[in-house]
Amino acid sequence: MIQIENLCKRYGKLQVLQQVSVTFNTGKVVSIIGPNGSGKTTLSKCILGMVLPDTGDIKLNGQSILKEHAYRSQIGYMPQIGRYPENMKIRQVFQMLQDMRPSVHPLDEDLLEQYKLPAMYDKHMGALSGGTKQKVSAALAFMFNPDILILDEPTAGLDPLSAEILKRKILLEKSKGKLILITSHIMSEIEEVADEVLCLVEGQVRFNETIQALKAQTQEDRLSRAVAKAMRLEEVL
Ligand SMILES: Nc1ncnc2c1ncn2[C@@H]1O[C@H](COP(=O)(O)OP(=O)(O)OP(=O)(O)O)[C@@H](O)[C@H]1O
Repeated sequence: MIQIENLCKRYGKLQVLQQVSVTFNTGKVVSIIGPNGSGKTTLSKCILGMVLPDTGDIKLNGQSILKEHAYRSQIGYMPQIGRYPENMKIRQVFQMLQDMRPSVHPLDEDLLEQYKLPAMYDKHMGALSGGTKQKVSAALAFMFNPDILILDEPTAGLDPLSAEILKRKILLEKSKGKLILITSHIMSEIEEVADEVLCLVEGQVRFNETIQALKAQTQEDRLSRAVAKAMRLEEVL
């Protein structure tokens, strides 16, 4: 379980997160949505310890993670754009990360195999297409069997079959009791995999609901319309 309490972050004059308080429970897929620049990635990076909040707290299973490092091994992260040393081969990237985490056995090589990455092991990262780089990022995020996954626009750039493989993997890991946070703009995809939607607007929580509750409250069957209504945009539809 992750508890976020009154989280605030500013970059210069820009208040990116404002008093964000939210709880994420295990065994759930939560989609973090909101307009571009609303603070979704910043919130994810605060949980990952990549960005230090100005005030507020983040607790993982009751323990504050601020100024902690060890907890990071419990989180798998798939960034929006994976950056890897261009001259390293796929094989070397996987080997390097496995060498850094020798205690994890067995490794989860499910996505590695489904994406047929071993057949491309000798390709250099700098020579990969955007989608193949995404597959490497996805395989790495799940590989060390983390309890929590943070996936930033995970299917952007993936072909439909590869996106389907990833969605099935997300649901499989959820069924094992993992907590999965997904940043996405694709409502149909969110509807397929998520249980709950957290909506940020200008760094503040606009709503945080189960998909079912959101649809019931807005009296809309489609998530895209329910979200638009909940964001008070229904007049422009
Ligand atoms: N390191 C940084 N320094 C200065 N400003 C930053 C930094 N990182 C993010 N920002 C700003 O903070 C705001 C929120 O950015 P963030 O990446 O969290 O948004 P987002 O909701 O993930 O957006 P998107 O949907 O476009 O991915 C943006 O205005 C962005 O320009």
